[in-house]
Amino acid sequence: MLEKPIVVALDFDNKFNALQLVDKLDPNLCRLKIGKEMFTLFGPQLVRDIQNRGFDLFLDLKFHDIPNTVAKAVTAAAELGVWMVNVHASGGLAMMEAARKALLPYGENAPLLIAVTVLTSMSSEELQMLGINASAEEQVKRLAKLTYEAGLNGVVCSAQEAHTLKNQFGEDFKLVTPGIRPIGSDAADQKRIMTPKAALDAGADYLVIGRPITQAEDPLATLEAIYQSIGLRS
Ligand SMILES: O=C(O)c1cc(=O)[nH]c(=O)n1[C@@H]1O[C@H](COP(=O)(O)O)[C@@H](O)[C@H]1O
Repeated sequence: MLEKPIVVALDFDNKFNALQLVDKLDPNLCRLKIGKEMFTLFGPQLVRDIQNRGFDLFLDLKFHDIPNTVAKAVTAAAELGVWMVNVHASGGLAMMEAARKALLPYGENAPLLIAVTVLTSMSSEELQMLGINASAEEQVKRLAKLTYEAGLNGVVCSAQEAHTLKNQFGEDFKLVTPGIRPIGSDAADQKRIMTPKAALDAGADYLVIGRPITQAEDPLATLEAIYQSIGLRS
């Protein structure tokens, strides 16, 4: 198990509140993620504000466009010095290869490049409405294989698919799993969920956890309780 597997998802519409929460957390205990809402509102300065506080940042903008545009977008992310960036695997092999190649000049300093498979809010029924007759698990496997062939560092998937993907693609192919819910917390809009311990046991490498931590009365205590539940802190 990685030493610092938890990535806290910051989904706020207010920068002051977000940074107030960040200041309660500890960069030795977790990494942070910002996504479309916060990046659209506050831009690259927020990335710098978070990085200046010592946190590794996952820039979750889920790029999905023609290969040239996505290559330039991941280059911009690398220039910001983020730790992880993602694209949609459904953008296709050529798009993912272009993104990977764009990061080659950054060598060891390149962000981890990850592809989203099937969103954890999607069920098999919802896939059918899109004309995809495979189950969510089958579709995740198909997109993960494409991602592996494109040479990316791993995928975003639900923890329910982690066991199969870890067996198929091995230790180096990182599995980033949102839809994590500690026992007793509200699933909200997530459909394919798992507890932190079950997710890590299934082979997840990074657990993306948002509201169960960010909406908690004491976010640091909640984070510490999660570490206790997974046996990484006493
Ligand atoms: O790429 C992601 O991070 C992501 C992919 C996915 O399939 N499902 C998913 O929930 N996410 C993100 O993970 C976070 C989950 O937040 P909570 O549901 O509050 O724990 C959100 O910021 C989502 O945008």
